[in-house]
Amino acid sequence: MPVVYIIFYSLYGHVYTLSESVKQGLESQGITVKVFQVPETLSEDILEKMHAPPKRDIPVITVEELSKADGFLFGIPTRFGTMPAQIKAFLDSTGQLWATGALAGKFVGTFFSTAAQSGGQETTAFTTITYFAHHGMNYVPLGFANANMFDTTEVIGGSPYGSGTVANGDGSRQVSQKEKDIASTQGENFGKIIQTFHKGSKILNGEASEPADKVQTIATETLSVEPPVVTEEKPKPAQESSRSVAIPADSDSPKKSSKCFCM
Ligand SMILES: Cc1cc2nc3c(=O)[nH]c(=O)nc-3n(C[C@H](O)[C@H](O)[C@H](O)COP(=O)(O)O)c2cc1C
Repeated sequence: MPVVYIIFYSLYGHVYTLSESVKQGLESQGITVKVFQVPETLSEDILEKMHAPPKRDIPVITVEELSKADGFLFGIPTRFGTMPAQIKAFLDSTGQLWATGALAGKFVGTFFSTAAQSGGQETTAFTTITYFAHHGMNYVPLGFANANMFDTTEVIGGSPYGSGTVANGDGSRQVSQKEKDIASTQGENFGKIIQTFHKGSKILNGEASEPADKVQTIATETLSVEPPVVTEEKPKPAQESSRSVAIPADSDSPKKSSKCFCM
């Protein structure tokens, strides 16, 4: 069974709640999931001043543990648009693994929590990607794999870099069902990729005989991707502009059925 570690930091519990949905998605694909928190770097004094509740009874990750997993999903609460010092300190301690290439080729993804909708979930992702690139890991983005990501009727965390929640400045907002669904899709898709790689490796190593074309089908055809729901509208007449391009309504272009600006 492939093994994925969920590794998180969560001072007030939002990232932890999201991790449960990520875990559910992974397990739906037959992945063995182990959940860890990163070591705390703040003193008890400071934690008290921040009104932090007691830590959950979840094992603390060690660097040595990392080489045993097939993939990792990091749960990250944003600090000033970047990852918090606790996650950074842990990643900084992986130098020995980098030197030996121990994490090269492993899969990794990220999910987030911010206080505000525009609080920096995407910039936080960028602060982690350099670590993963230096280790030679395969960063797996979420993309727009869940239709809730196109819903603008309510606050919904997450981005193509990973699922997310919006906690509010006072932490009062809880993870919504739509955010949980997105997180579960992220776990599911990550699990499918890990399973495909795992099965493919076994075939290449002569440990399994499943036909390669079946493995490829799992990779290319079964990822959950829910396109946005778009209504059929008559195209507005093109404005007179040197930059506008009129696309005939009966064009054979494969894009003609989509009214989404991004498709
Ligand atoms: C020092 C500090 C910096 C923060 N910086 C940001 C920020 O840049 N953007 C934002 O939206 N929220 C920011 N927050 C809010 C946290 O992201 C929020 O408390 C966290 O996502 C809640 O997740 P948790 O319940 O898992 O701890 C900050 C919080 C602290 C304590």
